[in-house]
Amino acid sequence: MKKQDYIKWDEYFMGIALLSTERSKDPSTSVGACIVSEDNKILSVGYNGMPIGCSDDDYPWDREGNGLDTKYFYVCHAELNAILNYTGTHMKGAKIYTTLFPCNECTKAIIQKGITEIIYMCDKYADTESVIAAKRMLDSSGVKYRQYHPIGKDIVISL
Ligand SMILES: O=c1[nH]c(=O)n([C@H]2C[C@H](O)[C@@H](COP(=O)(O)O)O2)cc1CO
Ligand SMILES: [Zn+2]
Repeated sequence: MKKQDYIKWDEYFMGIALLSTERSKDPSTSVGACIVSEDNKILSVGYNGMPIGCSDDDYPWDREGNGLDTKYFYVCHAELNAILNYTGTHMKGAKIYTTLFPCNECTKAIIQKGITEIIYMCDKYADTESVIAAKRMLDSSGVKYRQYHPIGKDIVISL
């Protein structure tokens, strides 16, 4: 008889998004994303980080202060990185697993690439205009979104 305690697709891909957060240098919010084709092949992954050439040590990670001294102008979001990291030709009908609900800017990119479903874990910025705008665009364009509900399984990876 086959092994019974295998993880389902949702756990597998959200698990990869969660592992990707471990690469983030953001001290307050680490985000990970994993893009998957219609037939469950991984197309790309990403996490929030500074653009190539912009040193993690030279750029700010602060949330507050003068705009130019905060991370917000510089950091590239996990979902956008996952889209930009993709080297293939198309991602129509793909799904994106993300640990945080996408902002309005990432949402535009998600829609324009033809991604048709977002599976997110946390929606802690649901009340912000960015996420309200994101959901408005997703509803208009018919992109589905649903929350991932953890199954309570712990997987320890010894590195
Ligand atoms: O969808 C997202 N994806 C994403 O990667 N981020 C990143 C940008 C920042 O590095 C961090 C948010 O930081 P903070 O929670 O401290 O405001 O998460 C933020 C959002 C906002 O929804
Ligand atoms: Zn974003």
